[in-house]
Amino acid sequence: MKKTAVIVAGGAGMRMGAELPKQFLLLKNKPLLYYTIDTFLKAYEDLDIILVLPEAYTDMGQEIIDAYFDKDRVRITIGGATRFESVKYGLQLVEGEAIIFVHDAVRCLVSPELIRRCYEQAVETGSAIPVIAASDSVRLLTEDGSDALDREKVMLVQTPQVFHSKLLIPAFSIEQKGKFTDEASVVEAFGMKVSLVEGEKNNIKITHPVDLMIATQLLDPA
Ligand SMILES: Nc1ccn([C@@H]2O[C@H](COP(=O)(O)OP(=O)(O)OP(=O)(O)O)[C@@H](O)[C@H]2O)c(=O)n1
Ligand SMILES: C[C@](O)(CO)[C@H](O)COP(=O)(O)O
Repeated sequence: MKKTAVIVAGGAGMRMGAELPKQFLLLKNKPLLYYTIDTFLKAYEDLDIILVLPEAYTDMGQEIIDAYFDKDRVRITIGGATRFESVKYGLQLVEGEAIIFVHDAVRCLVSPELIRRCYEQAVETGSAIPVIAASDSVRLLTEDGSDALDREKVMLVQTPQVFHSKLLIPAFSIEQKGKFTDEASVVEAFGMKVSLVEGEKNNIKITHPVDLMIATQLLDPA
């Protein structure tokens, strides 16, 4: 089955508080985005990438592609004001039937094993959403305080979120109500079920400055 990864790198990185959007920050002398693209291209030789970038940073993105990758395998498009819009614009470039991986550019430690595990399950069931168990206790905020939740019943959600195009493309015709924080919730709001797959603890999302320090260590523990 054709494989297309929509790698969303259209955000501003406000929580990181750096001058550049965090996807362009350096990790071991290479932009964070480099690692994400490299892992996807190596996971499958027949996979192509749609890279979604902020309008002001398409040249910077193109320079990374030109410097490191086969430019025939990576197409660039411009993102929107929200992650949902950025994914939607990326999906507009998907051609024909495919298994589509939607991945946060800033989860740059994703492994080829996770990409392949998600692909295999999506071929079988139509979708694959990687999740990991919570290791902290979890509470739900209520009007008058908070309630403890059974953490065995809570999972933390990662990307790549992987779907058959027949499921994902129609789901993204839905009107954005409130905030969709991931693709699984868009597909569910459209009335479809999703299936979960084991994620990876190292597949962290670089969100705050401390995450960059953790990623540096994980990349090269020496
Ligand atoms: N309008 C947006 C917002 C986010 N993203 C992407 O979605 C991923 C996860 O989002 P997040 O970590 O929230 O990134 P930012 O929106 O950049 O960060 P912040 O919320 O701190 O501004 C990132 O790869 C980000 O570039 C995107 O493509 N388009
Ligand atoms: C898609 C995601 O990474 C799953 O955990 C997450 O929801 C993205 O959230 P963000 O607020 O856009 O960082």
